[in-house]
Amino acid sequence: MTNADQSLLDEVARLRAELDDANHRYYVLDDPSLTDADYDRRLRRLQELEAAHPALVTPDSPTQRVGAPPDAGFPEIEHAVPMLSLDNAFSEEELAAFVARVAERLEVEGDAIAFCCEPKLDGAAVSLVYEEGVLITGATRGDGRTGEGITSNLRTLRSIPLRLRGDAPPALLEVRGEVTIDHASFEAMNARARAEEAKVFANPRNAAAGSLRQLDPRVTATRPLTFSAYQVARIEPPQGDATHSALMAHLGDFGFRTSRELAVVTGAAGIIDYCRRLGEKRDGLDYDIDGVVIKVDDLRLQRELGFVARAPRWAIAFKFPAQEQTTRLNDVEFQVGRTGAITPVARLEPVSVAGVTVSNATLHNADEIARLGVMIGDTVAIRRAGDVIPQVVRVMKELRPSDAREIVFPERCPVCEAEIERLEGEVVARCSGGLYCAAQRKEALKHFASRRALDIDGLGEKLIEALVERDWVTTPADLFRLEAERLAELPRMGAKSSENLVAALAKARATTLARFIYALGIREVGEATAANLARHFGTLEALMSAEQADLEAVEDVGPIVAAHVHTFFRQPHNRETVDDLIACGLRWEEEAVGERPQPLAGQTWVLTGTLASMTRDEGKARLQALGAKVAGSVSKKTAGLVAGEAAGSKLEKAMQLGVPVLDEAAFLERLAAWEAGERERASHQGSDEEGEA
Ligand SMILES: NC(=O)c1ccc[n+]([C@@H]2O[C@H](COP(=O)([O-])OP(=O)(O)OC[C@H]3O[C@@H](n4cnc5c(N)ncnc54)[C@H](O)[C@@H]3O)[C@@H](O)[C@H]2O)c1
Ligand SMILES: [Zn+2]
Repeated sequence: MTNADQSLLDEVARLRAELDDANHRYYVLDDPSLTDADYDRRLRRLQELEAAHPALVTPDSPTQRVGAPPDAGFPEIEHAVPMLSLDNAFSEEELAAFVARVAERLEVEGDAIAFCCEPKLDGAAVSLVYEEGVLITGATRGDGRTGEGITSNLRTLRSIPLRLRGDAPPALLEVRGEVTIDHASFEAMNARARAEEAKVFANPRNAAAGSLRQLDPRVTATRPLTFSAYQVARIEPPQGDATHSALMAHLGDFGFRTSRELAVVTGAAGIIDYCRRLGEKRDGLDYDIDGVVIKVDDLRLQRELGFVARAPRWAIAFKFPAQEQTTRLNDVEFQVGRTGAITPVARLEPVSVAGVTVSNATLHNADEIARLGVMIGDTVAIRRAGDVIPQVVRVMKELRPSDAREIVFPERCPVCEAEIERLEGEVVARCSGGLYCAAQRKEALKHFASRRALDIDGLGEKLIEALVERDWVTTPADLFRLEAERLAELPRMGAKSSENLVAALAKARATTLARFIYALGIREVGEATAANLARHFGTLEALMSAEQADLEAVEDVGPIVAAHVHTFFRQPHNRETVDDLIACGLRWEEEAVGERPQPLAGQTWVLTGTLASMTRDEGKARLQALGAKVAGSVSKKTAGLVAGEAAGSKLEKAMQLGVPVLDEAAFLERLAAWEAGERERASHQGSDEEGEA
């Protein structure tokens, strides 16, 4: 044997070992070690070597097999019709070659052949068997001949009919399709997993497959999975459908989801046109597709064409550029979001991912950096799908260079230098600069001016943006120094509206301590907490000098909120802003300690159903701020029930007992009136500051 022969044998053996290992990680562990692009490159190389040296082909080569053998944790299910793979085309030339091959076998013109095109959903393939219209078994593909029985897991998917629709179901139906997770659900699922330190999936495909292969169906039931049908493997008695596309429509009648993008085209030109169009749509879809599946539409012609080892001859998968690629992590920078959240951003060696050059990706937070174990200099796999921000999903630790550097989380905000705080139990680190941090300025000012804070009439979002962008306003105190003539220079701000705004600012100077505290935008200090703090401490000085323990003594204030308040007033620039505001004439009557106007004192209220304008907790806090107790169940003593969308038994009970019921609109109206009562009292007390507006 020559050296060349030996190195060929070595390469084939190495590729097979790598592919076998990758298959196990991908199909059994749902935790791939390679990107699909890297996997596909290796498989292609092995196919080329085997094509050039047919004697090297063995029946157990990864080129001859599908998937991986089923996991022992599940019952085995034999597929009556094997679940195969698909041949791939990576270019338009390869698509044209596929049409030519089909045409040659069928001895017809390629342009005369009808093909059904559908998106290639990137999820996990499953097969469902229905007898007399009832779901009997559901299985994964496994190695194509034997799959894993996951019937109870599949029963939890709402898109899988447990019983076929219509009154004449076929005696036997075997349907195949893909189980997927859409982008938003996938992001939400991973965000939760990160917070709970549970398993984070690299991509929606792995998440779908991993969710299906849970030993406890209750876990599967919590996962946002969808089944879309794309094939009929068996139907008895035959229903007379002559084409694949007709069968798909028939599946729709039985109650299955099928692709909305399905289309029948003719010849190579029709296929190429479809692939281009779907490729353009890809980024706008809210689910992952990795290509187009093209099938000869005529079922008789499909039978005539038949199968080769691992794929049908009548179909091909046109592959889009992969959504995951590997590249080098050059550096990490820290960005400050509008609410102060600090996000580590990976600066990458630019790489083309699914047709777009990517040079930045998110690393989410410090926990994620630790979970990935990533260092500067590492080779990383990044993923870009749809309009979701590209993410680092994996680190190739075996490729780590010797000069790789640790990623150090900053202690001070890169924008304003304020301390970065990260509270126990929170994943996100935040700049404590608040009002002072340029990155947070717009949001802080919007909050400051909002109706339930200082209620500055006429100071809307657009105007705040214009003021901040011109650097006329950097802290809230600057608002009170604005002059009407200058404001009139702004676009869409006549003399009249400028004067009105100055008048509104003058009026807003007279406020309440509770509103003032709320307006400062201290983290997690909502209206109700601000009111409690004002009532408890009575003066701003007392609040500002309170220690952590004093703060925890306040009604409804726990250690986390106490820490936020404490840190806030320990920042010199926040103190300066507060002093500056008072110097600008902001004032309030000292709060009578322990008292506040409480129109609902002594009343018990109940909230039920979903409110569109606020969460139930917010509703509760606002009722409590007005003195009400909020209970979980309705009784004769209940003063009122707030019933949102889809209110159920509590609403019934309230009606039986004659308890007054408010729908959301009525509730909002009453809240505004009660809260305005409080506001009115405040303006009377500060009436010397009222403008003439
Ligand atoms: N990253 C890794 O380590 C790794 C390992 C193994 C496999 N893979 C990836 O898996 C793929 C190969 O797997 P494969 O053998 O399942 O082939 P495939 O995914 O290329 O094609 C076959 C599959 O397409 C799916 N499909 C989606 N929409 C369809 C439709 N409308 N009609 C018919 N089928 C449809 C079916 O689930 C079917 O099983 C490659 O993309 C490869 O990169 C990756
Ligand atoms: Zn900052």
